[in-house]
Amino acid sequence: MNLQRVLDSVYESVQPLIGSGNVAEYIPRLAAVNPDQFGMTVSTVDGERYSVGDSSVEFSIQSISKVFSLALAIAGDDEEIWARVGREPSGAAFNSLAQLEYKRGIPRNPFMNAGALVVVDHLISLEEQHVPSVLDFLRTESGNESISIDALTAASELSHGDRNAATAHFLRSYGNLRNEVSAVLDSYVNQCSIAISCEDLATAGLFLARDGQGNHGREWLTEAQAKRVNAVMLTSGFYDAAGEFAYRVGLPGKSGVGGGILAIVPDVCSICVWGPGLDASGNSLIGMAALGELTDRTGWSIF
Ligand SMILES: NC(=O)CC[C@H](N)C(=O)O
Repeated sequence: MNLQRVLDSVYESVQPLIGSGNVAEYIPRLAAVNPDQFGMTVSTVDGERYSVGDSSVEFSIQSISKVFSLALAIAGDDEEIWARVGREPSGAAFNSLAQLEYKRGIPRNPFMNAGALVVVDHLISLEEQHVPSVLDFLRTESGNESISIDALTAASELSHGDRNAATAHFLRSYGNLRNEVSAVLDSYVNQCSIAISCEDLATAGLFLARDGQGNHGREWLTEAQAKRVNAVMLTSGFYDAAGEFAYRVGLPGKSGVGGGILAIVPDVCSICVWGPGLDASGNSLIGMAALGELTDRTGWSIF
């Protein structure tokens, strides 16, 4: 299979969708991103890399960062985090608070904002500052030492962060947040504000296609742990559109409101696609379409 040719044809077929959807408006800095961009990279477990479009342009990682923080939490201790966060799909929006009350402060999964805040709280209890560990993970695996936080995005989200602040206070009222709300929010928002390209993110995600093994031999996760992170991505990586993503793409994946999606083909490759326009569930509209086309053409699916 000539992967470059496949990517070129996927690019051609999604061209009409470039610019479709709505950029995330609740974070003003993201609302200012030019919507007419699209990039895609496939990084294979053998070290090959294929790209199309704006694959070297940096975008805001947003919720895709939750995959890396979950991996760090699980690597430290498999069980501890699961006493505080569920691993069931939510069927609800990423920032929903509805289930948190009747679940008595236990978020449904680590990828909705409530769950991700608990993961961040867990990590900062372990090492005070967890964002440097997430950055180190991304830099080591992508080989790009210059990956960093976009301070303007972080400030923009922090000053419009009432929903996440409410979520954090609610969690704390149930005793499921151990650190100060402001410290957790600050860390969470900085983690979400990392700027990264499709090329670097696809390459950094390869550890999940390689049973937890990084690109330079480091074992970030055991095989069993990597299987579990992939499982949670499959069931909960797209909020109330997890079923839609499984139906159209058939892979573990994680989206972010910056318009990126990371998808994993176990033992084969890691894929990153980016287009800033979002659908009603907050997932990249063109990204979903491109991944659907790609997996149809390659037969890549876990099903
Ligand atoms: N789905 C997302 O990417 C949401 C992340 C964003 N930082 C938020 O908390 O709202």
